[in-house]
Amino acid sequence: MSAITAQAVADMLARVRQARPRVHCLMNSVVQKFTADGITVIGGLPSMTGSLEEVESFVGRADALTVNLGTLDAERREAIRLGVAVARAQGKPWIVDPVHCDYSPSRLAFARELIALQPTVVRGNRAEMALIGETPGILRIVTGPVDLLQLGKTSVEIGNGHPFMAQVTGTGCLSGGVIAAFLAVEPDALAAASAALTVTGVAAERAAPHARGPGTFSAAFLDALAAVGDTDILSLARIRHDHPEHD
Ligand SMILES: Nc1ncnc2c1ncn2[C@@H]1O[C@H](COP(=O)(O)OP(=O)(O)O)[C@@H](O)[C@H]1O
Ligand SMILES: Cc1ncsc1CCOP(=O)(O)O
Ligand SMILES: [Mg+2]
Repeated sequence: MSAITAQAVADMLARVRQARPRVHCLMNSVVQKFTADGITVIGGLPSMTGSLEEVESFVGRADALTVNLGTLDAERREAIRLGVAVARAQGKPWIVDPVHCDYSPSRLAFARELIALQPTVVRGNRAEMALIGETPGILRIVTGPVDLLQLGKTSVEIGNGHPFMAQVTGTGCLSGGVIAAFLAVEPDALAAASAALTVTGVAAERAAPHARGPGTFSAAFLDALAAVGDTDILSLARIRHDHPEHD
């Protein structure tokens, strides 16, 4: 990967807005609306069904798939297996968010079953990713105050974001949907995910001064994701490459 610059992030966002990628989300039941809104305002077209009769068709028509384990039951596991099989057969990018795998051994086992199928990306918070461990050949993302992205020996840190993000349920899940939208237009997964997290972090920084607390931040964040542009990205992006060959 060549260095991911602020200009490259802005250009990639423009490509997302122009291409309007379809992102199918096998999303938990808690943050379906917030995640769909996040994908929409960034320029993508979300779809959310988890119905066993429909998942194969929807993933077949999508440009990328996001798989989120936040609320799991037997039917949802089956829908995820079906959706992942289509994404793999058609070579579509897909991302796994192993939400709360640190709470439940059976969820952790399911996350590991999916990771063995080589998703493009695995993203979680620090507690979740500590249990997931290394993911050889798969882009590994640990979000938090600073987001760490690792693929092989290459790593990138994104310093953008705002503490309000940790006070709104679903910002991590939404970031998975936005990453999927960027994966749909950019085959370099590390560049795509770095750009997606820079855009969400910059939007959060633009939103925070307009918020009175987490509730108004949530709305201001969606407004800012819709409005974020080149000037914001070029002035606020904080992207660090940890390997000299990528500086
Ligand atoms: N203290 C913080 N400061 C800035 N950004 C944060 C902070 N905490 C979380 N974020 C951002 O919020 C989003 C969700 O991250 P995180 O809270 O780690 O995931 P999850 O919601 O899955 O627990 C990421 O985009 C991350 O960069
Ligand atoms: C609270 C909760 N419970 C099941 S899914 C979910 C949402 C998790 O969202 P995020 O990890 O993005 O904050
Ligand atoms: Mg999460």
